[in-house]
Amino acid sequence: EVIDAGAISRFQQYLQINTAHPSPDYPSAVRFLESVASSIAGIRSETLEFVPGKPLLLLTWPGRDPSLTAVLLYSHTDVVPAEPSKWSHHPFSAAIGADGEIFARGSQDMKCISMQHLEAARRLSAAGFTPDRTVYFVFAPDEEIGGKDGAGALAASEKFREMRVGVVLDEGLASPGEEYRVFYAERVPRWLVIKAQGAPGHGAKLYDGSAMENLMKSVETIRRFRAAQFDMLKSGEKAEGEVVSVNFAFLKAGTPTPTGFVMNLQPSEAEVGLDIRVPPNVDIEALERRVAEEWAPSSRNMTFMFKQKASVVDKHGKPMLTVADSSNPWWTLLEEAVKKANGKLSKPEIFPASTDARFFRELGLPAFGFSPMANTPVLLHDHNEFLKQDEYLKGIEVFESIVKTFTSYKHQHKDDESRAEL
Ligand code: MET
Ligand SMILES: [Zn+2]
Ligand SMILES: [Zn+2]
Repeated sequence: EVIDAGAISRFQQYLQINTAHPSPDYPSAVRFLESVASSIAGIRSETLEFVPGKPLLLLTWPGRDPSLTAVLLYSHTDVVPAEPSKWSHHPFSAAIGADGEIFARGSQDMKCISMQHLEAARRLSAAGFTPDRTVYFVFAPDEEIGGKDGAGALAASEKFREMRVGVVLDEGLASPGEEYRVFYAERVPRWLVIKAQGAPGHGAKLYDGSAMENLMKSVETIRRFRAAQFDMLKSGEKAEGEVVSVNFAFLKAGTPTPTGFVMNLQPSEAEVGLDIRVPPNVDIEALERRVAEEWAPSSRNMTFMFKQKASVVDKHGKPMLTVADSSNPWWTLLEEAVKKANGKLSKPEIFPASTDARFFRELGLPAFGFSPMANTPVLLHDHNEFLKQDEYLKGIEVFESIVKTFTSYKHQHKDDESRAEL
């Protein structure tokens, strides 16, 4: 089998750019992607900076028929931090392992997709292909810290309205099996900080109403809720995207000293941070009432604040679900394109975490989460994140097929009409 060494090496180069939070090297990432794009005939490039220091690269591959809506191939450029000492290879080395694994932070989430988009365009363009529909490639910052300054700003812009996007492809997840996973919706993120206050006191004294005691009561209640949700997942009754996940992100309390904490003083304040993800069909207002009444009751001297509170419904007030059956032509086209590339899609799912696709679904646009990584363990945000070379290369072929199939679709349909009046 002939390996496209150029494609592998470009992927490695991109992975070697450290775009991890809290200080992602966006300038280098954009410069690199731009230079790759500049070698692809027919593609125009521009950098948009909705927020200073957070550049978004927009590539345009103009279609023959400007009356047709455009296809948006979307990816984010930032990655989550990694702890080098806990990796077998340095997370920004993109070292190749014995079985052809490319080890790097971002190899699955989601620098692979960014480069596969570009490589697919490179191959199609070199073969003389010109799309009928315009194809946009967006490489956006900020996804891992909320997306407001990246996809959020783009989706809210006049520029985006002018782009007349008709369908969006964003990230999915790796799949350990043969079939590619695909996502038509996602859980809504609710990041919650609960704060307890209480009387301070001597560490030897037993009394009611300390901040710690108030907080730990909540922690117990939250843990019971978490366990009940987790049980439905463990029993197989529900899928990961169908239960509410609640995880403890941090606990903060105590009176610090240079060597640790004061041990014989009960603190007057204590906090817990929670990462909560809510399926689109769950009554989120009921959950918010539960927070106010049971998890952070003011009667127990507690307050709470949502640090991330994404929208639950789209601009028409409808739940943010993209139709994933034959009534949505984009779904049919996606199935067809993947099949043509000798791949198979598994049953469409609700994405268990969150992606920037929500900013586009919020506008009422159809958006699918799809990362062509079969036979691959799910390692996003984990140690030793990797993608094998052959899976990466197969993914390029899948995107070639998608670009051809999507852009050759000539009909305007309901989505396009509703898009036009935005
Ligand atoms: N993609 C990241 C996550 O799902 C950040 C989303 S912003 C709520 O955790
Ligand atoms: Zn991602
Ligand atoms: Zn991520």
